[in-house]
Amino acid sequence: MAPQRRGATKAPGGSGAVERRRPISTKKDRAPREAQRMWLRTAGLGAGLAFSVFLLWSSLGADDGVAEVLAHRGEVLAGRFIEVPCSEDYNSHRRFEGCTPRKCGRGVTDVVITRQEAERIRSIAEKGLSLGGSDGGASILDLHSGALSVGKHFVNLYRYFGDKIRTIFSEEDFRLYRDVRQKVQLTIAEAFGISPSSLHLTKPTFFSRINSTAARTAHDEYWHAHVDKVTYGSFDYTSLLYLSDYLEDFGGGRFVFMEEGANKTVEPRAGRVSFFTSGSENLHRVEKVHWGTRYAITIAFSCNPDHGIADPAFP
Ligand SMILES: O=C(O)CCC(=O)C(=O)O
Ligand SMILES: [Fe+2]
Repeated sequence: MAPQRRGATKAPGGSGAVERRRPISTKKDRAPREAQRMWLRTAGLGAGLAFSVFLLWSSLGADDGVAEVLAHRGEVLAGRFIEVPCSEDYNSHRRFEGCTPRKCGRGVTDVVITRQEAERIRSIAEKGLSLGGSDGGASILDLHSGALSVGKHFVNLYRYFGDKIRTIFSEEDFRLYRDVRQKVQLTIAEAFGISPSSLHLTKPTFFSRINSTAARTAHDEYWHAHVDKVTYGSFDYTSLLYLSDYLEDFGGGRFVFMEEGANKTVEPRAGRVSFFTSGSENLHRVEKVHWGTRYAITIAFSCNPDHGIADPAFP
């Protein structure tokens, strides 16, 4: 089509064929061709726009390989539990009958911790993390050990501030942590049919604050797929309490259970508790945060009393 058009317009006058073609370019008959060109231009623009929107969408919220949402940010779940077959990871550790997972799975609940409690616990994270913060996008505050991200390193908050730490945190803050930990412990025990007293809070237990600043050290690279039992050793049951809302406070940052062909996401929501057995049956990752700030707290339990720690407290 294009060569023909070129031939018709470039051909000099003289031959009958050309003479006969010439009138095709008259004003009257040019109209449909103009319309066609306009249509093509519009379609091209439309396609370009759609592609740009797709690029923006994929950079702001979506991620690769996500198939199903286990918990939407907007829903209030009274409790959703999905059982998955246990991996063999637990066999290479000492077993504690009545606690070491025989039933594995993952659950989400929005009714164990209120949004008001989440707000109060988030303010503990905010004041603690305001004293430091990583140069990269991911900062942690561990109230048990006192570890706080500062620049490219960690400092011990309790050693650094000494007695002044009492002007930063209050007894009430630690009481709140303990209440939340207790409620989460009961929830996990009930979901997996084990005694709450067989579970021992284990380390690390930490607040995380994630934003879209580029990573500066390996500690900032929170988005890698991992197995908590491998990463943290002592974990048998992991829980995450979310302290901010997906798509309101931040974009990206969804939690993803990785499964062949059908990843499952948990969209963070303030007060939402997500919990799961810590073995490779629950391989997971966190999507990169693209905007805003995401707060969460990791609270995990071990079946091994030797790995148990006391609730965080003033030193
Ligand atoms: O913050 C999250 O959603 C998950 C964090 C996590 O995977 C971890 O602390 O091991
Ligand atoms: Fe994890």
